Amino acid sequence: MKIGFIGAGNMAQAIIKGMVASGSFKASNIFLTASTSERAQQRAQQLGVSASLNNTSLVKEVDCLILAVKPNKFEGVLAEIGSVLVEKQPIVVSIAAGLTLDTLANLISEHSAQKIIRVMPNMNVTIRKGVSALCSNLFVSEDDITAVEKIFQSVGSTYRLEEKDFANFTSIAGCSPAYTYLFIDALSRAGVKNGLPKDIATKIAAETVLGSAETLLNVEETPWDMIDKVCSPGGTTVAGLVALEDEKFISTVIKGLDATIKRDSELGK
Ligand SMILES: NC(=O)C1=CN([C@@H]2O[C@H](COP(=O)(O)OP(=O)(O)OC[C@H]3O[C@@H](n4cnc5c(N)ncnc54)[C@H](OP(=O)(O)O)[C@@H]3O)[C@@H](O)[C@H]2O)C=CC1
Ligand SMILES: O=C(O)[C@@H]1CCC=N1
Repeated sequence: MKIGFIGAGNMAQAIIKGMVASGSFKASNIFLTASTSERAQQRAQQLGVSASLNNTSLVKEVDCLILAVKPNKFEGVLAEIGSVLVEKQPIVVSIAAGLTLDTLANLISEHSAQKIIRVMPNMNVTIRKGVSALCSNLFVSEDDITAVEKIFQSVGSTYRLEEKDFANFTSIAGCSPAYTYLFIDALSRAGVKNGLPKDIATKIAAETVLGSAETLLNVEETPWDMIDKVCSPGGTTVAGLVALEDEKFISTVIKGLDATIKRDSELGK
């Protein structure tokens, strides 16, 4: 299967690197474009794949088209390639936040039976530890979605979800690497406040977050069970936990994620 990426930024580059590194996809079957043909050539050369002349010729070349531009570029790009898409009928995959299957179909053509799959990956595809969700419209067959699932399984784990759950998934998987970095940075700053150099404090914090997540995935217990295991009676951890909850740590995090869900629905309008 020939796979094309419109957009060669952070996400497309991470996915392409992971696909090639997995050994399941040939670089010679991967094509891309960017905002200019010079940029596309440069990115393609770095990744060892091919640059197409422009978006229209890329669509003509591929069986699966991955739209990896920012959500505000979709209208322009789909207007540009709409008629070629209707003619060629590749599987169209969008990784944009917010844009629904119906919105995407309408941007392509009012009356097309275009196969469209929405995927929400996260930045951890860079190290092939991404978590991606997929949903599709009624024109997509089981073989089509399995083929696209393979792409994202080459860069991490995948979940098939109903579209109604996509904004929720986007908040806890698509966006949360940023919130996790914020938490790591906060731990590290506390370390600096109390006397450690920043680079060492950041490494200690990141290794601890990684190990805590790996531990949780390897036990039957819930996060709360694990919290109780770290809190010695009358000890240091429970003192910190109570102070964090005094500042409403849990509801603050939930408010942050609710804001992403609200923004997701605004992007879809
Ligand atoms: N970043 C993240 O963590 C995640 C992002 N997403 C989604 O992925 C999508 C891409 O995000 P991200 O990779 O971060 O964005 P980037 O800004 O890094 O990349 C966007 C790419 O689109 C290219 N581009 C812009 N206009 C055109 C055009 N008309 N034709 C072809 N290419 C064009 C840009 O070209 P140039 O390089 O020349 O500027 C760039 O390569 C977004 O829709 C976002 O919602 C989903 C999950 C996670
Ligand atoms: O900020 C965004 O809109 C994208 C979607 C998920 C992560 N980044």
